[in-house]
Amino acid sequence: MRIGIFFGGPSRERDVSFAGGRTALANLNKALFDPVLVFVSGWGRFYIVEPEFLENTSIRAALPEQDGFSVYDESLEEEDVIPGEQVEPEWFEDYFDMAFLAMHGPDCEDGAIQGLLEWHKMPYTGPGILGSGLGINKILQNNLIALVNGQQKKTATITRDVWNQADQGAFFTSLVSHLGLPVVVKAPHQGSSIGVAIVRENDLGTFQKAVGQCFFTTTLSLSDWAAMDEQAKHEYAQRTATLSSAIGYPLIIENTGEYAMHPADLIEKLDDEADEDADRIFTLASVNAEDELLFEEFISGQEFSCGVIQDDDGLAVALPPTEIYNAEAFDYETKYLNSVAKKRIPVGTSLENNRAIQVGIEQLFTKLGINVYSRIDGFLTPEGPARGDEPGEPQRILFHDPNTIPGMSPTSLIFKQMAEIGMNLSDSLTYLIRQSLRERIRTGKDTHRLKQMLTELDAKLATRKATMLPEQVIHFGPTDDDWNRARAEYNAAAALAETRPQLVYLKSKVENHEVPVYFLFKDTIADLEEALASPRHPLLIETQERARHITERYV
Ligand SMILES: Nc1ncnc2c1ncn2[C@@H]1O[C@H](COP(=O)(O)OP(=O)(O)OP(=O)(O)O)[C@@H](O)[C@H]1O
Ligand SMILES: C[C@@H](N)C(=O)O
Repeated sequence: MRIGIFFGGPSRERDVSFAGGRTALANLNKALFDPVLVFVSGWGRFYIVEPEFLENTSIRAALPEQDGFSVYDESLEEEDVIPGEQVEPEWFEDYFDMAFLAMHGPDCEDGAIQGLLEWHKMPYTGPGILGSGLGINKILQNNLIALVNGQQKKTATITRDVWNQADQGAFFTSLVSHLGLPVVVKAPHQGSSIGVAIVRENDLGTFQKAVGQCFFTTTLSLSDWAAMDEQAKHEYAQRTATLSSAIGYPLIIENTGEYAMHPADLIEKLDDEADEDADRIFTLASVNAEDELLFEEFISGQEFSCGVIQDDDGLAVALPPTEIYNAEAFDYETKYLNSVAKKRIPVGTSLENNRAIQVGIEQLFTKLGINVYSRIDGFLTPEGPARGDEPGEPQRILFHDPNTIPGMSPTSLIFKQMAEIGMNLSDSLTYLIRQSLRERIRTGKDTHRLKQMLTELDAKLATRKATMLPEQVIHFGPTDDDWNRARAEYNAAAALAETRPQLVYLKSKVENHEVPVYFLFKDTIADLEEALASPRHPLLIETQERARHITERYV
């Protein structure tokens, strides 16, 4: 089956998606699937590109500069800047049989691309239109989660027009009295912590800045601008291009209604305006500025993230939840650019609490109409202190934010959790493709053809399972480098699907251990050794058992 791997896209999370494209390309089972790379540009155009394109460190690195600025394609004359063949959606079927969506955020994870693909009768991976539409909207999610499980979380919203006309000090005061401090400010349609700000102090200026940032607007005094030297202007205009932390281009200079398409354009326009009258404050806004913000009470507790998959009957099975700890804020930097945050599977709490998290996740996944897979995050609050003879406040599990296309770097939480039920990266991707076909059949569109595709894939999977491939033993010694090399070799062999790779840890001349799939994601040799020497957590054993009827098709 030819699989079009869609990566990039118009959203602010497009660089995260670039990593997902690499994962899919490297790890798709080559005995079952022929990958075709489809880069989706910022304008939403589709290009068939060669694997070399993914060797660039980022999307901007793959594109030419504009007047010495590093920019995305929206800032360039698009013709010929992307090294690939542009294709129209009606031609997709000439290039691939199914779309593997490794894109995140608005347009990519909200039902838009899903709808486009359904219109063109192209099956795709991940949840369908309904679940995607819900998964992108944090305001709606909060309301629907409360309807499903009765969870109580204090929230508020405000539109940009109301904010602009409001007495902002009075609004902040009433918000703090309703939600307490810190206040969590959220752009409702983003992911990867983009457009999330935590206001910890009772300080209006900090709050206003956070609100502006989450609407994807920024203000600039033209006299400050005029006082900058060339280098400072260059840095400002360049910084503005970073989609994960700034508003990006094209942007609107709201005072004049003009667009600035790229950094040099912004500098020129601001210079002209400052020359005319430097005594003005300008507001710059993203062309995709949020129109409404969400405010939430700050939840203190253990943060967790839990994947969920499903079987052929649509029954949800939650994977073992991961706890994220040691991070003051789980922001974009902490998610992708540093390794401050630590993770443990399962959550460092009782077996009962871990099970309750899983039950809650399965309930939400099912009742919210999500399908195929998802990752839902949340918090486990601590027990309150006892007051005299009265017991303290009981622990609460609060869910938020179903992610319908979870991050897909090779070390993403979803793949670690899939490994815990015995599926390596390659098997996990096969699950995703197969289960997506199963779910697309349920839309009642193009049913006969989709069923044929599923039958053919199932036959290949069955043949593969019945064929004993030669074992490929991959040895490694007690260093982190060796462990990483061996894992890369394992993943490559699993994707090639010509052998059955098996990792063997040579701890010493007299001691060696076969490494099961569920230890594949141990970060270091020390972590691996600890895992090998400890009994497996009962939650992991029981989850693996509960998922066996799903995994046995692949493993
Ligand atoms: N109500 C809250 N109380 C405390 N912290 C919060 C709250 N909401 C979000 N956070 C923190 O902010 C982070 C980002 O929030 P959120 O999960 O809503 O963002 P996201 O952009 O949807 O992330 P992703 O797409 O990566 O899942 C969370 O991981 C958590 O650490
Ligand atoms: C990619 C990011 N939105 C995630 O949820 O993992």
